[in-house]
Amino acid sequence: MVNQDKYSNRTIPKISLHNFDTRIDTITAELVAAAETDGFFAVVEHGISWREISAQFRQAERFFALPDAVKSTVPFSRQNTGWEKAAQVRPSTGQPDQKESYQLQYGPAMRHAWLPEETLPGFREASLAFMRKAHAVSEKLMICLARGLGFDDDYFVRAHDIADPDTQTVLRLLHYFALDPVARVPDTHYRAGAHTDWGLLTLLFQRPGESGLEICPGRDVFTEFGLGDTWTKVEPVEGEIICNIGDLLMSWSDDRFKSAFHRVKTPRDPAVDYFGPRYSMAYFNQPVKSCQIQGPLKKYPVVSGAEFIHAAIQRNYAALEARKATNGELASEELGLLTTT
Ligand SMILES: O=C(O)CCC(=O)C(=O)O
Ligand SMILES: [Fe+2]
Repeated sequence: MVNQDKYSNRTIPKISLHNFDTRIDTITAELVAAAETDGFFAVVEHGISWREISAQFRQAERFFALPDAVKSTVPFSRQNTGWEKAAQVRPSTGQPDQKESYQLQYGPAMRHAWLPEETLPGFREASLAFMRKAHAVSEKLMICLARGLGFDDDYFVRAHDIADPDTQTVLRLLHYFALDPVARVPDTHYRAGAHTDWGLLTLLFQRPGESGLEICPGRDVFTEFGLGDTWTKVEPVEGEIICNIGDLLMSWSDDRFKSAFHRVKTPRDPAVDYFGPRYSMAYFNQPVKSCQIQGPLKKYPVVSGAEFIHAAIQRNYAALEARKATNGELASEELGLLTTT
């Protein structure tokens, strides 16, 4: 399976948010076209400077450089916040991703998930400020996506209100461990196995050179988890935000906008792959628990934000249970591990 991947050089649409108010119709048309086809696009001239993005990457590095004993005081929880290490089993691989991640939210879900200020001075304030900047970009995209579907401009913005105490939106800091280019990497090693995201829209921040992200757009996917299909490498470019449609927007648009499979490939070929540590940051726009979700054509029954996220968790657990039943490889404790975004 590992060495049978097919590749194609698909071009990722690049959308500028420059002069947003005057160019909103053009931007909407570009976004809708990208959402209806690949479900992936790059956003440029979005208003967050490279300096600001780099500064938040440095905050992530500060956090991950702490001893595990300190990070484990803010463990991942069912609030979808906190730190995990090599603990997220993807249904597509049945293996834990070889990474660590720390999930941050705005509201009460973070009650036990922030480290004390003295442990990491300035981290909380800087991270929240960065999250608000990512949210401002998200809101512009949400206005266009709502327009494209014939909803009121503020329809998705209201459903993703970060001032609501029941906000579920997440900034996930990620760190994939460096690998030795000389040693053989086991076939069971995955940086991030193929998956789609659950939420409305994900904004992904990457650093140039730290490659590995690959996409497999939904309309090309014929197998359940995108395995064996055609992948496209997404090379990180300074300042570009890579956005992908999540499952929530796919159902909320009656399947018009496509949620795309993606993964972070494990480096295997020293001639072309990047074996160093990879840091990335994913901003997952998730609905407030109380909002009501249904597309304009009412293809699917109404569900609340809370029900939607709960169902997504259950689906992943069911896939893991099925894998365990067929090959018996997963220890029962693993089923209690993460099946997050
Ligand atoms: O690290 C990346 O580039 C991708 C992360 C991702 O897809 C996820 O955490 O959902
Ligand atoms: Fe993802």
